[in-house]
Amino acid sequence: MSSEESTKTFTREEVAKHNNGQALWLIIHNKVYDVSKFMEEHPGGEEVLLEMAGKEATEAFEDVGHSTDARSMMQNYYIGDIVQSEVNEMDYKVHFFPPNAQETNKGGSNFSTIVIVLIVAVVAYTLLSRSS
Ligand code: HEM
Repeated sequence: MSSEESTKTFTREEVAKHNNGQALWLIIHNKVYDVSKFMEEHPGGEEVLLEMAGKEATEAFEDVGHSTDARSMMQNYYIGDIVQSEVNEMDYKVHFFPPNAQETNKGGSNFSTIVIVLIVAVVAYTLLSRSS
């Protein structure tokens, strides 16, 4: 029943076998897309897809700055995920780290605010105690 159970997984080697005009698979963000039927309709042309056929195409895909339309279109060609042991962790970090980074940053700026307030308090105290 759950979507996780029905999600297929592929090794990078399996994906690599689909690297031609008949069967063209791509790996984008650790997900596998079968664009065999989409190739001819691709606004960017079939050559660029053929170049990345059977391979990791995340960088090439992101470099183009595909629209949100293109991103929702991708879902029609999604056939499964890369097996957990071959997931590109860097990719995961690039896309999931920023929210955490923001939180850390927030914490960081709170901390520096406290430090600044403490320094000002110490300076003020020193000045006040000298003048009396
Ligand atoms: C399932 C995968 C893909 C889908 C659904 C897709 C879809 C699209 C769409 C809808 C456009 C029109 C512009 C836009 O809406 O952003 C486009 C343009 C383009 N795509 Fe893709 N694309 C895919 C994969 C790729 C990959 C892997 C590459 C690179 C190897 C690529 C290279 C390009 C290029 C060069 C353009 C032309 C950009 C321009 O003329 O400004 N695409 N793609």
